[in-house]
Amino acid sequence: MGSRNGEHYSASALFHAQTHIWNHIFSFINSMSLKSAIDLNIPDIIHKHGKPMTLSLLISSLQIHPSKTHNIYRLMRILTHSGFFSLHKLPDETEEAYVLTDASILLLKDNPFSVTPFLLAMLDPILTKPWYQLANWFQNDNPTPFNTAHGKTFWEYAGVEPKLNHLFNEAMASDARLVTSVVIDKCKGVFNGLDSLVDVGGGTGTMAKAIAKAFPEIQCTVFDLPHVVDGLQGSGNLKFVRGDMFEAIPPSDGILLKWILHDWNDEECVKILKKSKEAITIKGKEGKVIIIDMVMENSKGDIDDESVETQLFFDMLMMVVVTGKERNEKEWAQLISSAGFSDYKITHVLGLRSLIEVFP
Ligand SMILES: C[S@@+](CC[C@H](N)C(=O)[O-])C[C@H]1O[C@@H](n2cnc3c(N)ncnc32)[C@H](O)[C@@H]1O
Ligand SMILES: O=c1cc(-c2ccc(O)cc2)oc2c(O)c(O)ccc12
Repeated sequence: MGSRNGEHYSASALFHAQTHIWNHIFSFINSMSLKSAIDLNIPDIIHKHGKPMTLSLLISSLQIHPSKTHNIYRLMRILTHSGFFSLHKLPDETEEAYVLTDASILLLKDNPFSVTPFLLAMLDPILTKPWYQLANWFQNDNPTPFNTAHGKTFWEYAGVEPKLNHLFNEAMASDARLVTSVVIDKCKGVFNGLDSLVDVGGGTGTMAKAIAKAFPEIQCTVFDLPHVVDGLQGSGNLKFVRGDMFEAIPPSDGILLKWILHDWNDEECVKILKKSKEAITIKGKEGKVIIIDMVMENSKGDIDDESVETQLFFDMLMMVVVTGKERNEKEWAQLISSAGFSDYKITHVLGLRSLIEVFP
C-alpha cells in the first residue's frame, strides 16, 4: 500500500504508523484531562466517599453545570483507561463504581507526597509557553527556551513572580517529603560522622527539617536564594541562610545537593562541586557531598520502557526550563573527578533517582 525507500509496506503497517502519530499528537489530552479532574477535585471526592463511588453519586457531588453532567463519564472513561481510576462491580448493585488507583492516591491534596503541586506547576502557562519556543531556541543563542519565552532565567522569574515561586516550592516540598522518608529509613548510615550538614538549594527546608529531627546531633542549614528562604524561621538544630551557591557555600561536614546538579550544565556543575569541596570542613573520609539525582541508564540494567521515557522527559525538561541535563554514570564520574573529588559511591534506592556519596 505505502512505499518506504522504494519498498512497499502493508495497510496495517501504515495504519499502525498513523495511530502512533495520533497518540503523540494527542498526548496533551492525557495531561489536560488529568488536570481537569484535579481542578474538579474528583480524586478527593472519591476518597472522601470512603467506598467505591458510582457515576451518579460522583456527578451529584461535583460542582458542574447541569447541562454537562452526561459528559463526566467520558472524562472518567479516558482517565480509567490511563490508570487513574478503576471500575468495580459491587455486590447487590447494578451500577459499577469508581475506586482510586495508586496513581490517583498520589494526587490527593492531603497526601504528604502529593504530585498535584507539580501537575499544577507544569501545566501552568508559565511552564507550557517555553515548549512552543523549542525550535526557535535551537536557532537562537538564548540559554534556554524558558529565557526565549519569558526574557529571564527560570530562577530570576521565580524571584519576581510569587505564583511560580509558590507553586514550585510547594511541588519541591512534596517530592522532598517522599525522598526524605526513604533516605532516613534506608540510608541512615550516609549521615554517620557528620556534625553539620548544609542543604544547598534546599528550598523551603522540607528535607533539612526531617534530617534535623531524625539526627538531633547534626546542625542543619538550608541554603537557598533570598526569595526562597527570606522570612523562614529555623529552630533548634535547623537554620536558614540566604546566598548564592556560585559565590560561596557555608562551611559544613556534609553538603547535600538534592535535584540541584540536573539544573545546570557541566561547567556550572563543576563550579558548584568545587564550591562544595571548599565548604567541607572535615578532610577525612567522613566529609562528603551527598547528591540526590537521576543516573540515566542505571547500571542495574533492569529499567522498563515507561521509566526510560520518564528519564527522557526529565532530560528534555532540564533543557527547556533550565540549562541542565540528566546524566549517566560515566558523565557523573567525569563531573566528580573534574571538581577534584577522589571517589564516589552510588546507591540506587530512590526509584528513578539515586543517592551519590562523593568523597574529597
Ligand atoms: C530543583 S530545586 C530543588 C529544591 C530541593 N533541593 C528539593 O529537591 O526539594 C533547586 C533549588 O535550587 C535553588 N537555587 C537556584 N539557584 C541557586 C543559587 N545560585 N544558589 C542557591 N540556591 C539556588 C532554587 O531556588 C531551588 O530551591
Ligand atoms: O520544572 C520542573 C518540573 C519538575 C517536576 C515535574 C513533575 C514532577 O512530578 C516532578 C518534578 O522538576 C523540576 C526540577 O527538578 C528542577 O530542578 C527544575 C525544574 C523542574
